[in-house]
Amino acid sequence: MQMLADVTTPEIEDVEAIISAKDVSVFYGDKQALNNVNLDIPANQITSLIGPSGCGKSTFLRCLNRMNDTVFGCRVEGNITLDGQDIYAPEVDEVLLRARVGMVFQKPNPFPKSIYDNVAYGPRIHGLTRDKDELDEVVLTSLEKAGLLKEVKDRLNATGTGLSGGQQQRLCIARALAVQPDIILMDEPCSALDPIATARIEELIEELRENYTIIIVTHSMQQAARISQKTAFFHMGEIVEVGDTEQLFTNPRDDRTQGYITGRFG
Ligand SMILES: Nc1ncnc2c1ncn2[C@@H]1O[C@H](COP(=O)(O)OP(=O)(O)OP(=O)(O)O)[C@@H](O)[C@H]1O
Repeated sequence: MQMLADVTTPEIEDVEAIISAKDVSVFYGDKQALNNVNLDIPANQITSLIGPSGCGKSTFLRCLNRMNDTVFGCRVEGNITLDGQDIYAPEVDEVLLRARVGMVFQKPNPFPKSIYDNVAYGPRIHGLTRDKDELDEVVLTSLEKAGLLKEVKDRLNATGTGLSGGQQQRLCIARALAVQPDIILMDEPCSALDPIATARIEELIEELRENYTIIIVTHSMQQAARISQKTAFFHMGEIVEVGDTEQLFTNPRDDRTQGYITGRFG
């Protein structure tokens, strides 16, 4: 009977996992940052990763597109599959993996190039388009999907770094979308934005859910509660509790989750 108490809600169970992490441990040199983390990421849902500073949320996120490979001294153990394929298998091309599993960072980081070139960058290096017309189409469609086209269509040659913070973040989302990802990882994408820009990004994330799987690290419990269907609570390198977002926030099973969401620590 104990096992029945631990199963996730039907809404989540019904959805197929696009990413599955099993017994993932991560070390920075001698220091262990994650300890045997298990998590299934449902397709076309928004999954939030929450928890106190330093608990390993970003470390886990970076495992999902092998960004930790670029961190000196970082070692990842365990197994992570994307559509059943081991993403750490030797034959996997990390550049292609990172196109399929795109990433948006805390601080908007457009290239010091034009708005057009920022979005065209990925399709160009991956050779995704045959000619200028096709590239134009991808750039415009990506800007549209990122909710930015209306604001920038008359100044595509202006520099991306000249946009407001919220617009820059939407430009970074357009840049990720341009290489046709299935999954978008977002590491505190609103933490550098004001409340209005934050609300626009949240709306956008909810719209994107229709076509993409989104995993978001956030310090804002309100944000996790507003936009995500599934939430995982990390604490000291482990997942303490994971489940349906509403259940986790209204009726957490673990005292540590309760303590965190009621502001007793963190
Ligand atoms: N490049 C690194 N080298 C060494 N230790 C690191 C590195 N990156 C992270 N760590 C350590 O790993 C642990 C987990 O860090 P991580 O950034 O994943 O946590 P987090 O939950 O995302 O924190 P925050 O919410 O503050 O961003 C922390 O103790 C951190 O100091």
